[in-house]
Amino acid sequence: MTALPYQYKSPLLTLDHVSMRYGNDLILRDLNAQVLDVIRPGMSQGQVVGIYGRSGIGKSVLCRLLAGLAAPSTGTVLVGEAQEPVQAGMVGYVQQRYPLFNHYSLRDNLLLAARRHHDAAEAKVRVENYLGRFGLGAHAGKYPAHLSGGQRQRAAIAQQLLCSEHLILLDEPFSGLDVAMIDEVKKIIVEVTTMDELNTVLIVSHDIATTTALADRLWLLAPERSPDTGQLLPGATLSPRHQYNLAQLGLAWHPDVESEPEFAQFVAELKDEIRGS
Ligand SMILES: Nc1ncnc2c1ncn2[C@@H]1O[C@H](COP(=O)(O)OP(=O)(O)OP(=O)(O)O)[C@@H](O)[C@H]1O
Repeated sequence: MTALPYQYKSPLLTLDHVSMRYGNDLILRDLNAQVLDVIRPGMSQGQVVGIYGRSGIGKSVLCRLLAGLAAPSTGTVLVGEAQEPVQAGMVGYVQQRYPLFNHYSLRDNLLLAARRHHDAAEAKVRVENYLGRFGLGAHAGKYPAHLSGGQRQRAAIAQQLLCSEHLILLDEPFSGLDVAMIDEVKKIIVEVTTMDELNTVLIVSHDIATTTALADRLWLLAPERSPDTGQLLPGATLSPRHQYNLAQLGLAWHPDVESEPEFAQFVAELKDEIRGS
C-alpha cells in the first residue's frame, strides 16, 4: 500500500447544508461535503467520487440535486471553479437509461450535444475527437439500437462530456455489462479523469469493489444516530466518518489496486458498514 503524493486546490463541488424533503418525509438531512481539485505532481489528475448507500436511501434523489434537476429543500449545491449554484445542464448526468435519440446516428447524437455549447464547426471538431478517443469512430454512422451495451455506455459518457463542462455523474455505469465491458467502461473513466485536471466523475453504484478501485474519495449515504439520545435521526446524511479519503488511505490511483490485500480488507469493512447502516 503506497500513498502517492498529492495536494488539494480549490473546491469543484460543494454540498452546503443540503436537505431534501418530500411532504413530511425527510429523505436527505443536512449534507455537507466537498470535492477539491486534486493535484498530483507531473499528472493531469481529475477526481472520482464513489457514492454508496442501501437501496432506497436517497442516492437518486441526491443525483437529481447534484445535476440541478431538482432544488434542495434547504441548502445549496455549488459547482465548478467559480462555485456557482448548480443549474440543469452544468453537470452531465448519465442515467441508467442512456438518453440517446434512437432516430439519430451516434455522430448526430453527439453533434446535438456539442451544439449546446459550440458553433457548428467547433462542434464537428470536438465530436470527431471524442469519437476517436472513445473508440467509436467505426460506429459513428450507426443508430443507438445497433450499438452494444458497452458502446452505448461509451457514447452516453461522450455525449454528457460534450455538453457539460467538467462534472459528470454516472448512475450505475457497470450494471448489466459483462466483465470485458466493465473493463472498457473503467478505462473510459480513467481516461476522462486524466484528460483534464478539472474533470470530476461521480459514480453511484452498488458495485463497491469496481467503483472503489477507480475512486479517490467515497461518500456513504446512511442514517445517523442522535449523539444525545442514540435514536436514529430521520433522513440519510453524509457523516464525516462516512466520507473516505482513499488518497490518504493509500488506495487511490494504483492501477492494480484490486489485487492488493489492503484494498480487499478495506472493501470488506466498507461492505460491513453499508450492511449495518
Ligand atoms: N418525487 C418524489 N416524491 C416523493 N418521494 C420520493 C420522490 N423521489 C424519491 N422519493 C423517495 O425518496 C426515497 C429515496 O429514493 P431514491 O430513489 O433516491 O433511492 P436510491 O438510494 O436511489 O435507491 P436504489 O438504490 O434502490 O435505486 C424513497 O423512499 C423514495 O420513495
